[in-house]
Amino acid sequence: MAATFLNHPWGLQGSCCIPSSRMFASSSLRFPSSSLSWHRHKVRGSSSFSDDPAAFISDAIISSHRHESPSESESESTLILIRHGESLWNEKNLFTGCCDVPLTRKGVEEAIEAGKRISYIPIDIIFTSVLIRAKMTAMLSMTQHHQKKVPIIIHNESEQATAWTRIYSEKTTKQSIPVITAWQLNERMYGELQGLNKQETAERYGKEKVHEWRRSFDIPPPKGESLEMCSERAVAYFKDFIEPHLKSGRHVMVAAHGNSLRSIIMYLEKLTSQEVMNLELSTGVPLLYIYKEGKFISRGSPVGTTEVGVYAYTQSTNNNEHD
Ligand SMILES: O=C(O)[C@H](O)COP(=O)(O)O
Repeated sequence: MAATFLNHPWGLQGSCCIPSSRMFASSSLRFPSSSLSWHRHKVRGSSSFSDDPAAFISDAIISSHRHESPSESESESTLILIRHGESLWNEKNLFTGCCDVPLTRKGVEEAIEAGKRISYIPIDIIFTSVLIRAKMTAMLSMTQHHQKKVPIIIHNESEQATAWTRIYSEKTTKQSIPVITAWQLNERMYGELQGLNKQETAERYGKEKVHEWRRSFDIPPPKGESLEMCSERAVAYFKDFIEPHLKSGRHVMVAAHGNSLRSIIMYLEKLTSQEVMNLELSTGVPLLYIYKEGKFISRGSPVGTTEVGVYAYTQSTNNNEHD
C-alpha cells in the first residue's frame, strides 16, 4: 500500500479526530485522507501501514518543497512552536482547556506580530490543534510570511471531504502549505475547571491546590487531564507524525496550547517533571528549534525580521528558497 502514497507532493500524513491516522492518496494532486486509510485499516484488520509512521514517511518524498533532498543524516530542519494568541477566555481569566474559544483583537495582533518574527524562517508544513484559537494563530501568522505560500487546512474527515477539497493544479499545490489539524495537540482537558475563573477558583480551593492542578506534572484537575496525561497524546503525536517530517528535512510549525506545548518542550529539552513545573509559555510568542542529527537545539524566540542573526543558523537553509 505504501506505493499509493509515493506521488503525493506534500507527502504527509493527515490527522483529525481519529487516534491513528495515515495519508491516503491515489493521485499526485489529492489531499491526504487519514480517515480513509484508517477506515481501510479497520476493515481489513491489517496493520500494514499504521504501525510504523517513520517507514511511511520515508516513502512519501516531498520533492516540491526542496530543490535538493539531502540524506537524513545531512538534513537540518527548523521547528517553530507557537502558543496561540490571547483568547477571549484568556482575557476573562477563565480555565479554557478544550473549550473552543476564538482570539481577542489583542490575540489577533499577537499572531500577526509572531508572523513577522518568523517571516524569514522556512515553513513546509503546519500542524495545529483542532481548536480555533490555534488555527487562527497559525493562519494569521502566515499572512506575514515571505514565502507567500497559501496555508490550506487539510480536510480528510471523510472520503467526501477529501474529494471535495481536492486541488487540481500541481502549480497551486506547490504554492500551498498543508495545515494538518490534530486533536492530540489540543489544550489539556481541564475537566470541571473549564469555564471557571482562575482567581475565584484559587480563592475557593486555595492558591496552592490550584497551582498544583495547573503546573504539577501528574496531578490532574478534577475530572481533567494532568500534564502527564496530556503529554501521552501530544508527545506521541509529535513523535509519530511531526518528527518524521523534521527527519526528512522539512521545516515545521506547530501552533498549539500552553500545556500541549509544555509537554512537547519537556520532551524536546528533556526536562524533568520538576523542571517543567516552572515552564511558562506566553501567548503568541514563537519558539525556534533546530533539528539536527536526531537532536533538538533550542534557539529561543526569533526577535524580529531585521534580526536575521537569531535564526541564520545555517548557510544551507538561508540559501534555500523553498518556493
Ligand atoms: O486552558 C487554559 O485555561 C489556558 O490556556 C492554560 O491555562 P493554564 O495556564 O492554567 O494551564
